[in-house]
Amino acid sequence: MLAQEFIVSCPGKVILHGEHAVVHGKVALAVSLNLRSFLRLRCSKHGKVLLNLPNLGTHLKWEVATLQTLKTAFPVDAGDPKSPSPEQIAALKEFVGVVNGSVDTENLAVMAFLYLYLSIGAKYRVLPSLEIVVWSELPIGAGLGSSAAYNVSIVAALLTACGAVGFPAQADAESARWAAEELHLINTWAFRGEKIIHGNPSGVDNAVGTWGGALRYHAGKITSLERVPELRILLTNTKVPRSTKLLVAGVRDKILKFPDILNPVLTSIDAISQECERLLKEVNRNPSVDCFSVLEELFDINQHHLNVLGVGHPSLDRLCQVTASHGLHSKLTGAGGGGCGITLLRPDVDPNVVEAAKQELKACGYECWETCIGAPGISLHMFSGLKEEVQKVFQRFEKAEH
Ligand SMILES: Nc1ncnc2c1ncn2[C@@H]1O[C@H](COP(=O)(O)OP(=O)(O)O)[C@@H](O)[C@H]1O
Ligand SMILES: C[C@@](O)(CCOP(=O)(O)O)CC(=O)O
Ligand SMILES: [Mg+2]
Repeated sequence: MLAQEFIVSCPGKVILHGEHAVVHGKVALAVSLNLRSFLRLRCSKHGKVLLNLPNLGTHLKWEVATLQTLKTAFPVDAGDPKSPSPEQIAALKEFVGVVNGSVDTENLAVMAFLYLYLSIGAKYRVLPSLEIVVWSELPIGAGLGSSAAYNVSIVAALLTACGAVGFPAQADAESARWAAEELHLINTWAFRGEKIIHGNPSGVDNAVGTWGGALRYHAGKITSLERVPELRILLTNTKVPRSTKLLVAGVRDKILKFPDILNPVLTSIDAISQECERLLKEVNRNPSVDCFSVLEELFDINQHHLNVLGVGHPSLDRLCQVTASHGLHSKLTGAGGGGCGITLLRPDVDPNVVEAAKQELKACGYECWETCIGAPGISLHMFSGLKEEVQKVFQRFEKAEH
């Protein structure tokens, strides 16, 4: 055990183009958000594991010895499994009390945590006694990659606690990042955690959470996009709940049912991502190029494609109609089925237009905010470097059991 107490944070993400198609090997373009998940880890000597998830109102405690009863599913000599095995998932479901049917929000989060704690523990031969609090500014289950931010944070914290990655030297007083090969290890484990929550993730969300910035993701290959030019985005949360796992499974079923109809749609989404990437590069080279009309058209076309894939929702149709009535163009982001949409804002857009659109969206019961994109990926923080709101969340857990 190296560090005794530390805080990590991980950004959420917005997918500009390529959600769902990326699960089927197509290109996605994604950027990190200025909304983050925060995790505090404290090592202790009380022989227990405490997991506090204030966003869900979940507060759990296990004896390490009780968790060790799962060791048949998580043997220490298992090597480096690439995926949670069916036996591990069955053991975790039984442990958290899922009998049949789908796993709810809380159990998914608990199973992902236990999977990572036990697998990393088996690999590095240590099951530490610790207290973990994870709190997020991101809406949970709304398409902004909260599951990836959760998994990346847990992995970075556990790998640091057991010494598998170093304690990053403080680049400045407030935050620090791990070395590239350590980030690679964090991303690899986080992808496995995403498999518990998403079923069949592409890996784009955990890649953005790990590295931050703007990324092109294609079949596991991650390329950093050059600085994304002047891209202003309005984010709108319809607040309609949905599950990424079910939506991803629904798209897979549809593709299997109508391969000749849906595969061309995936190919077209791929072409949209590539055209968008080309335009962004062009604007980077020559900022006077006006690419916004085409970017807007690409949003419209992709939104139609996502409806064809079956991941639209009346709330998202409404969002698109409202913004279109103000001359703005939107699409869903993430898994769809509700959750969030993004609206492209031209650099020269009239602020009154944006304000009017926001008011009308709010009148629909939606929440919206303008975002900054390209935030740093997983980072380590000093408590004093955190903003007050986040400090307060952690202070609520000061008197946790010892
Ligand atoms: N801060 C958090 N606390 C607890 N669970 C979380 C947190 N963030 C994400 N999760 C888990 O991630 C799931 C949501 O993931 P998902 O359906 O992929 O949506 P998204 O990633 O778009 O938010 C939740 O059901 C929960 O299990
Ligand atoms: C639909 C998908 O492309 C993105 C899902 O993002 P989110 O969980 O809805 O934030 C799935 C994936 O890439 O794993
Ligand atoms: Mg997710």
